[in-house]
Amino acid sequence: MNRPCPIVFDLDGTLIDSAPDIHACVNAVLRENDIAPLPLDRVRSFIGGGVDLLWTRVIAACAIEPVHRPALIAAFMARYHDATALTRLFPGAIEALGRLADAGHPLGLCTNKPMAPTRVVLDHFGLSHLMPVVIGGDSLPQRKPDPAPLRLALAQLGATGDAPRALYVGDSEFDAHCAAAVPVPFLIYSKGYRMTPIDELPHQAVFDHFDQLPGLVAATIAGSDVSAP
Ligand SMILES: O=C(O)COP(=O)(O)O
Repeated sequence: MNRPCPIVFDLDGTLIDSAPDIHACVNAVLRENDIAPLPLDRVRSFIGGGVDLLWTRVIAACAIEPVHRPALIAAFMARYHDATALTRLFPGAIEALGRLADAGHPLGLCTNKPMAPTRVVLDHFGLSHLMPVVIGGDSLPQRKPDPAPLRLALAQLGATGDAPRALYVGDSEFDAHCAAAVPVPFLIYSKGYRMTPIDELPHQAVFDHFDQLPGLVAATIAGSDVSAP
């Protein structure tokens, strides 16, 4: 029988609904600088590419002078590094991770969120023990959609080669294009943060609730060359 394949997860918009905390941190910094706050939906649409891209988008949306960028990002990080009060796990996420781990799948995380807040969130929600491999947005010079961070996570989980025997689970354009570039099959969570319709993104399968994920993983493996030895 084949060894269960590694499965790597995205974090923001996939395992956790962190937009309310990111929104609160952005607006706290904007208010400190006498800049009008942004609505939650707007900030949510800026998430996915990491802190630098988030602030590129905030700076454009608020017509802020680029010279202020380093100070704004530093003020943001001072709040963001341990912001968990408004963040929630998506329903069923921890149970699905537990079921996949119990089935023998090595699990990992590949996020564009910097490592410091990533570690805090994983500890806060009791997920750290399930994730032996964690690659953050500042682990490498490249970030998703570049395939390098996901390739590194997969290599650390023992999945290497031109088409690693593994799956990636995420919610966004960044995740879909990253998985396609590796390449590994991509399972997309429909309730996450995404501006592009799912039909327009490369993906293997869609799920709306984490209850569906273990079955979808099994079906994807059965129907694709992920099951090859
Ligand atoms: O920090 C972000 O912008 C997004 O992080 P993610 O890769 O976990 O979605």
